[in-house]
Formats: sequence, C-alpha cells, structure tokens
Amino acid sequence: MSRPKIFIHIKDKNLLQQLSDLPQLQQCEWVIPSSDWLETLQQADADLVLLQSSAVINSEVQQLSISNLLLQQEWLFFSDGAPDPALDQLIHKSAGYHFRPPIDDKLLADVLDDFLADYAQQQRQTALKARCTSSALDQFGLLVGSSRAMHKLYRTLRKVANSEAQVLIMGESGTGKELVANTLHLASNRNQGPFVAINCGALSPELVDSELFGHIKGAFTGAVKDHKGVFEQAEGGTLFLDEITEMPLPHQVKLLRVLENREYRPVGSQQLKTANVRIIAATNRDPQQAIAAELFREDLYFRLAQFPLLVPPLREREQDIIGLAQHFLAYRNVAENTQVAIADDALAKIAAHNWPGNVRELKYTVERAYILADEVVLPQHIQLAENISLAEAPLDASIDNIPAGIPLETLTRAAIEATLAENNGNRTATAAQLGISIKTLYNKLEKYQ
Ligand SMILES: Nc1ncnc2c1ncn2[C@@H]1O[C@H](COP(=O)(O)OP(=O)(O)OP(=O)(O)O)[C@@H](O)[C@H]1O
Repeated sequence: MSRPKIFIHIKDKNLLQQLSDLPQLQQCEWVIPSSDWLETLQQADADLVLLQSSAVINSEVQQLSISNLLLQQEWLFFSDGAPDPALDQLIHKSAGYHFRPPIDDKLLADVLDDFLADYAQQQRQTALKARCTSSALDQFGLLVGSSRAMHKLYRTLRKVANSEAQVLIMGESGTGKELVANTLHLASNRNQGPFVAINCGALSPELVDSELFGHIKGAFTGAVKDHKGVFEQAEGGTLFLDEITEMPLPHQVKLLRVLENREYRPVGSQQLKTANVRIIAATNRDPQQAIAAELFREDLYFRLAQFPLLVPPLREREQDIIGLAQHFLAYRNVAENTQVAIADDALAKIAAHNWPGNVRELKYTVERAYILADEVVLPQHIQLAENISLAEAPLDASIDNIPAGIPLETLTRAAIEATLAENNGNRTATAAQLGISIKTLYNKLEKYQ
C-alpha cells in the first residue's frame, strides 16, 4: 500500500524535531519545500499539509485562500498563539486543525491516527473499486480468457478466420460456440457483411424453406409480402447454423443442396439465387455419435466440417474460472454504475465447483449473486445449480409468495434464468419445463441478451 504524502512548511527547528519524532509522521512520505513553498505545494499532490503561520506572508495567505488547495487536502496549522485574522481565514476555509503551543503530543498523535485510518480506508476503497470494475483476462474478438487452452483457440481462430473454409464448432453447451462463430466472422474479411445466426432445432417445420431461402409475396396463404431467408440476409457475410444436429433429417437435405452448389430458390419464385455466404455450424453433440444415431447426415457433416474446431469446456481452463467470475461482475458493476465486490471465500467457492453448464452457468451464477449481494458477494450468494431448488430460488416460486407489483417481464426473466441454470444451459429442456416453445425461449434470450 502506498504511503500518505505530507507537505511540511515549518521553520521552527524545535517544532520540526517534535513532529519528526512522532511515529505517525515517520510512516509518511515527507515533502519539504526548498524555495517557493506555494508552488511546491501546488505540484506536490499531498494528502496532508502541516503549515506554521509565521512561515507564511500576507500575500501568500491571499493566494492560498483563493486556490482550491485548502479544500483538496487536510490541513494542520501551527501558530505562536497570538490572534491572527489571516490564519483564521485559512482555518475557516479548510476546516483544518489549529495547534497552539505548548503542543500536546498525545492530542496531535490522535489527530494523525484519524488521518492515517481515513487514508487507509480510502486506499482500500480505491483498490476495491479498481478490482470490481476491471477485468484482468486477455481477450480475442468477443472471447475472454487467459488460459493456455483459450490462447491456443485464439491462434487457431486467427488462422482459420481468413480462409473460406466451412467450420464446424463442437463443444459442450455454454462453452461459447456462438461467440467463437461471431469472433471468426469479426476476424475475417467478411466482417463488413452481416453475421446471421439461426437455431436449426428451432425452425418451424412448416416454414423451414421460407426461413432458410425466403419467399415471395403470395407464395402461400399468409405470405403478404416478400421475405428474405437467412441465406439472403447473410449475403456477403457469415451464416451461423447453431445446433445443426437438432435439425430434422429432411431439413438437413435442403441445406446440403445449397452447400453443394450454392444455389437456392425462394419459395414461390422462379429465380435461382446464388449464395455468397460463409457457413459456420455448431453442435454440442459428438458428431460421430449423432451420425451413428441417425440424427446427423454424414454427407452434411463432411460438407460442414472442412475445419472442425473444439471449444474446450471450462474444466479444461480452470485458471480462467476466477477471472471470468470477476469479469462478469465487473461488467455488471460498470453497466449498473455500482461497486459490488466479491469476497475471497466466494471466489474460492466458485473455483471449487465443476461448472457442468460451463461459461453460461458461471455467468448466470455471478449475475444472480450480484442481485442478491448488497455491497459484497459472499459465499451464500453463490447459488450453484445443484443447490438451487424451486423452494430456495431467489424469487420464491410459490405463486402465493410473489410480491405484488413485480413487472411480468422480470418474473419471466427470473424463471428463464433459474430454469436454464437448473438444466445446465440446455435450452430444449428449459423450454419444455417452462411450457414454451424453443422458439419463444430463443426470442426471450435474444431480448435479454
Ligand atoms: N470465453 C468467453 N468469454 C466471455 N463470455 C463467454 C465466453 N464463453 C461463453 N461466454 C458467455 O457464456 C454464454 C454462452 O455462450 P454461447 O451462447 O456462445 O455458448 P454456446 O456454446 O453457443 O451455447 P449453446 O451450446 O447453448 O448454444 C454467453 O452469455 C457468452 O457471452
């Protein structure tokens, strides 16, 4: 911790000796002016000023009283005891202490103790503020993490980004596959074009052709105007096909066709269009197992996996866990203009958990803890998936206990977050448990970002 800086302008040698014997002042960094004391004071950025009134001339008092220095620092004045209107003026403006001889060492020590305690408290608060509003993790594109595993991923992404290879991103739920896809787009020379993401498991069977390839007005009942499909929306950019293995097999054939010859036809149109789109797909299943289980077409797999990329789960980048927790807390603090800190034992609880739901689960856990905490996140605010039950959820799930006046949107968001955490980020299970379609869930998640 840095030492407080003390500015001392005292000419009386005995008084100076008496002050330098005080242990409180020995802990401080001293600034003693050699020539123009006012100029030195202005540049010193001192925390406390000790000034002897007889060492100051009238014009300096006038200069001092119109400057901000009296308000910016703590002041202790020492006089010979004679009434001095100029000194009174300084004391009134600075709300400083005035010691008259004989100076009682004990009383002066008490004042200095208070000053040192305030200084230490200020330092702690500054350090805390810096800690709870800053992140220490390295970043590439939209991804943060300083572990070796993440750095290896960053290097691969940099190389793959500028090729036109189709990339299949694999990794457990919540490991950041969509962020990887988005980062690939941002690092590629298509980054001036759009990045369009769709969830292949959430496409409605009746509208799949229209959602992928678009339709023209009048193509079917309800087609009241032309609609651009995702291939057209992503023209010149990147199309991200999330949860590709959740797409029904007949729909996979449609994709395969367009990937083979890059051509598609909007529903109801005679016109063939050519797609200038880079495809990135993702799955949280093992593709080989999905092929064996006849959930994923092997030919589509080979088309998509020109460059297969594995996003490591959080347990393989353990050294990022605490950093990510601090990162998510810092983002909440900056967004809400708060300074909620996190206690070391709360961080230890986070580090000891194995995070089956990966980064998403960690992020939601920190965000819930932020809501529950007052000034400091403590271990009891860290609600891990295994100990969140409906009875203990932050919002009591018993219908009778919901306080009146909570906006419906807040309740919906809390229900979605708690259910997602309970299902380790699995959106299909979450939608089923909440009794909403996966599409509605996606719309809500997009809205809540
Ligand atoms: N490396 C990371 N840095 C910062 N945030 C991350 C990182 N990885 C994941 N996240 C955050 O975790 C959440 C989940 O990320 P994302 O949606 O990209 O994961 P996913 O693997 O695509 O999930 P799913 O399998 O459910 O589709 C997001 O809120 C994202 O911001």
